[in-house]
Amino acid sequence: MIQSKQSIKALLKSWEIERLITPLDRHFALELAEFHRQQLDQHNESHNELFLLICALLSHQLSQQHTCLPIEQISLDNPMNEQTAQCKITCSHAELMALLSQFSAIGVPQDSVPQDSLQESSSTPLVLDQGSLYLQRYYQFETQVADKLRYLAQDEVQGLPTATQETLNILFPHNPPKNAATESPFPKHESVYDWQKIATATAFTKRLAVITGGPGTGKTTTVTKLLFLMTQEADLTIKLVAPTGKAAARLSESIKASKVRLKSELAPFADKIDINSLSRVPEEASTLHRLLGVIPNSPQFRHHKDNPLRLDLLVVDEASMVDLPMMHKLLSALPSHARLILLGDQDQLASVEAGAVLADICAGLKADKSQSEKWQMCYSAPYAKRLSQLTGHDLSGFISASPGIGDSLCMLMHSHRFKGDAGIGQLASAVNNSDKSRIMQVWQSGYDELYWIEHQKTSTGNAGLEQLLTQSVSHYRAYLEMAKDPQSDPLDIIECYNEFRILCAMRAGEYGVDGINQGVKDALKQAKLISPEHEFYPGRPVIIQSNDYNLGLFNGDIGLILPDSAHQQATHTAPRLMAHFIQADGSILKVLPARLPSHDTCFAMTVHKSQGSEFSKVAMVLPLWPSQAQKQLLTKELVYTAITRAKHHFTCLGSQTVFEQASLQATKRSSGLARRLWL
Ligand SMILES: Nc1ncnc2c1ncn2[C@@H]1O[C@H](COP(=O)(O)OP(=O)(O)OP(=O)(O)O)[C@@H](O)[C@H]1O
Repeated sequence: MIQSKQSIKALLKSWEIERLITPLDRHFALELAEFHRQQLDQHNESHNELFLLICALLSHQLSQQHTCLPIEQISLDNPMNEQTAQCKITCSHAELMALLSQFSAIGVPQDSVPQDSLQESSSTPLVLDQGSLYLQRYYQFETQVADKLRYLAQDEVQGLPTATQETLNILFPHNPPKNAATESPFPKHESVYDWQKIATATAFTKRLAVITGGPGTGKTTTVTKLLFLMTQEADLTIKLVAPTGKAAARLSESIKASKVRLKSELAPFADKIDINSLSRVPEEASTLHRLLGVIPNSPQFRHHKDNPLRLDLLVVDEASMVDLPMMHKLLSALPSHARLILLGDQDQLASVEAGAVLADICAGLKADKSQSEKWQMCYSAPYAKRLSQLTGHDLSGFISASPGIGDSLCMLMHSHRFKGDAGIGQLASAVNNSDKSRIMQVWQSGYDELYWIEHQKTSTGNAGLEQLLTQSVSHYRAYLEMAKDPQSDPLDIIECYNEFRILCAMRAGEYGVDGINQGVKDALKQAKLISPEHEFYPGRPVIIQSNDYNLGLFNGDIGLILPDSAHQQATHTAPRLMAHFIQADGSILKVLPARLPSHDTCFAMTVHKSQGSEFSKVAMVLPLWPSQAQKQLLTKELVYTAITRAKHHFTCLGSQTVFEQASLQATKRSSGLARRLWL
């Protein structure tokens, strides 16, 4: 069964020392193996050894943000993929699967068993389902999320007043985007469809609508029009949320701007529709945590299935950042009658924690798995007919024999922000499609918006890095000079600081957040823009690393240390320094620096933490010689996310090889959610 020079227990210890697994992985495996031994001592020692190894592999897999361990993917000759294999599994994958299903600690769900007894029968710590091994908790998350999404997707709002259809036509006058045929990744004939209108009709008629698309494809515009349409029909309690405070603030801003645009667009139709109901479209967004109601020092929320949220419609923006456990909590707390709209970019980095929920939801729209740029809407025949009637677009070409949850999905492909011939949009699209030759072509095309800095490492330093630091000093100069002026408004200073950001692929190391922050700090000090003699100095940007519900600060919130001029004027004393944060409602939250929860300097931040934010100019830093472990983290989703944070200018410090390698590597998250949704 297992060939190993030493016991698996000893092997796990050596893997832990080599950092191939974490102490948690080893302890998890040992505890479960102990449970297994106590529960049913019927297996022989070889089985126990195998069980111990499989548990360690599962825990390791979960720590890599997968939600399960597909047995077929275990490398039998070298299960931990060490440099030299120290153990082997000597049976086939099929034999391994059969053996695991007999272990008392591993439950096997029966398709025909009703839900209640299914839960009872699978109260084992592990579950083997469809060839993948799950931790019971993750199995429950995954199956329940899939069940709830499928249930919501099936539910259709019947009947639609004629007036609604007329309003829909006013909101979306048929006006295909200029150059759509060349800009849209859809085949030419498809680019004449108004997918924003189709998405609105979908969200109006379905309990679940998932509206996905890259930056500037009109997700917020669409949802604003939809909410306007809804508020014409009924008095609904609508809530807007996003996973982070920053993303929530951005959603609020976008909805506000979108309402202003819509108001002027609708002005000529004031005799036909009630434009005033636009004021009933909410603007304030909160974080998911706040919506669900945090209980201090508890992983539970105040709202759950027995105390559901009080709302009729929930809009979740930046849904790609929502991990599987959080999506489970959210869906559990959704009242039975409520509608759910998920907005997000399926191509962005997956959530920091387990799962890739949005990507799994959209997986069925990939027309050809080998060509990632090819997407194809897939509707059931009856729903395609209904949507065609509602929107005036013939959707018969998008009917699928196995539509899964396709009726609830709509993908917006045309970016109104990046013009088709603009560098940032071109680069983002080439990276997203892992198109190696196109990527190089775009970099060599001399776009003003794109700037490449090659690492030039010599014994005396790295000229590339020096160039980046010089660029950073010039970008950060304006806000730091404003920070020195007591008359400056903190809101303006923060806005100016937010014009530019350095995004690093890694946290640690010379080219990670730690090294780059230090480099920028030294360069700014040399330029006499900051005086970092003390821990807190005027102009120091800070990023919060943990949630502090009492202070109202959350992981990822970014603020600036600035003199508190209001306090100075009130007390006529020397100005004291306070950390200033812009809140979701646009107001400033001031916190004494000493009271800040764990935090870091933020001249540079990780690409992961930048999700949900946008900056006028972005500089991405890639490591010079990434280690094997770092290479795994360098994916096209990471590069795409960094590029699409930039509105007007994108710089990259890196080497051509590393940029290419990253752009060709897609994130792989093992999960059964896509299969469950698209059966
Ligand atoms: N159908 C359209 N025609 C013309 N301009 C549009 C259309 N839809 C959206 N826009 C414009 O494109 C810009 C981006 O739209 P919007 O903010 O709705 O996109 P988004 O997908 O929500 O972007 P992000 O993902 O960055 O939040 C806005 O300026 C908006 O006015």
